[in-house]
Amino acid sequence: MSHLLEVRNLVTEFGVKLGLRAVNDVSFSLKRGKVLGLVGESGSGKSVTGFSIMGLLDRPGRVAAGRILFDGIDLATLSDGEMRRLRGKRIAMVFQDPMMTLNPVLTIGTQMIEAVLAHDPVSKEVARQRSRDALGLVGIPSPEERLSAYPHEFSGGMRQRVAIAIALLHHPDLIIADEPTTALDVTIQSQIISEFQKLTEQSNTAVIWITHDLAIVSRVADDIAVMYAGRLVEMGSVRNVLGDPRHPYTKGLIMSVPSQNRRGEPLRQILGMTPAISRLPSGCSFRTRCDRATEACAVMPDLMAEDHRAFRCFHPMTRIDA
Ligand SMILES: Nc1ncnc2c1ncn2[C@@H]1O[C@H](COP(=O)(O)OP(=O)(O)OP(=O)(O)O)[C@@H](O)[C@H]1O
Repeated sequence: MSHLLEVRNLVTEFGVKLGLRAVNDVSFSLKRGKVLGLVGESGSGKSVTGFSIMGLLDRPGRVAAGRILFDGIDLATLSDGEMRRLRGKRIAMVFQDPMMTLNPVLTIGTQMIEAVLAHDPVSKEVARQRSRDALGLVGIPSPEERLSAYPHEFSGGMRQRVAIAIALLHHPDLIIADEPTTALDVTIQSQIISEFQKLTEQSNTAVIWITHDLAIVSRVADDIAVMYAGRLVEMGSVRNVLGDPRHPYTKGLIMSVPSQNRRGEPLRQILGMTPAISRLPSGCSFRTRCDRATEACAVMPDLMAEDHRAFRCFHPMTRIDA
C-alpha cells in the first residue's frame, strides 16, 4: 500500500530575519487508515507541523523547505484557494479548543450545513439531513433539536463532539487531531477517543494524533514520532519505540509518566527545560539535558535507521540500560 501522506525534510520558520526553525528537517509518512502519534513536550513543534500540513500557519510562519506530498500532490506548493478546496473535504483538523472550529454566533445547524455545502452541491435539506446524521454518529442526543442550538448551549465534551462531527462530515482521507481531548475530564476523554477511533476506522481515515500523553498514543496509534526542539528524534511502531526506546529523550518521556509495569518505582522527570528555538545548543539539541552526552554530541546526529525504526542519537539506549 502506498503512502497517503509523505512529509519530506519539512522546515517551518518563524521570523524571516531570524529564520527561527519551529520545525526542522522533519520527514515521516502515513498510510491510509493508519494512526501516527506525534509526541513531545510543549514547544517541540507538534502543532506547527500540523498547521504546516493544513496550510494554516499564522504569519510570519512559513514552510521554508521540504515537501508535503498528500496523495501525490505537494501541499506546500498549493495556492490558498487550492488548499481551501482540500481543507474540510479531504483533510480536516480537530483542535484542542472546539471554538477554533465553531462560530459562537451561529447555530450548529447553520455551521454544519455551510460546511456540507462548501464542498458538495446538494440541496439544503440534504445538507441538513447529513448534519443531523453526523451529530447522531458522534453521540449527540436529539440531533434534530440540537441543530438549532448555539455552541455555548453545549458542554465542553459535547462541543468537541460537534467539532469532530464537522471534521468527519466529508469522510476526509486525513485528520490531524491536535490534543483533541486534553481539555476534557478523563471519562469524557475516554468515550470521545473510542468514538473517534471507531468512526475513523470505519472510513479508513488516516490520523495524525498530536499529544503529549503517551497513554493516549499507546491506545490509539500504530506508529509514533517523537519531536524535540523542532526535530524528530525517534520514530517507529508504538510497540518498538515505547517498549524499547533508543533515544534518551524518549526514555525520559516514558519514565516521567506512571505505568502499570513500573508500579512502586518513583517517577523521574527529565532534568532542565526544553531550550527555546532561538537558543538551541549546537549539535544534538537534547545534549544539555542528557546524561549520556559526550563531546561527539556537539555534532547533530543524523536519523539512524534500525529494524523499522529510526533515531537521532550517537549513544542510543539498549534494553540493558532500561
Ligand atoms: N505564531 C508564532 N510565532 C512565533 N513562533 C511561534 C508561533 N507559533 C509557534 N511558534 C514557536 O514554534 C515552536 C513550536 O511550537 P508548537 O506550538 O508547534 O509546539 P507544540 O509542540 O505543539 O507545543 P504545545 O504542546 O504547547 O502546543 C515554539 O518554539 C513556538 O514558540
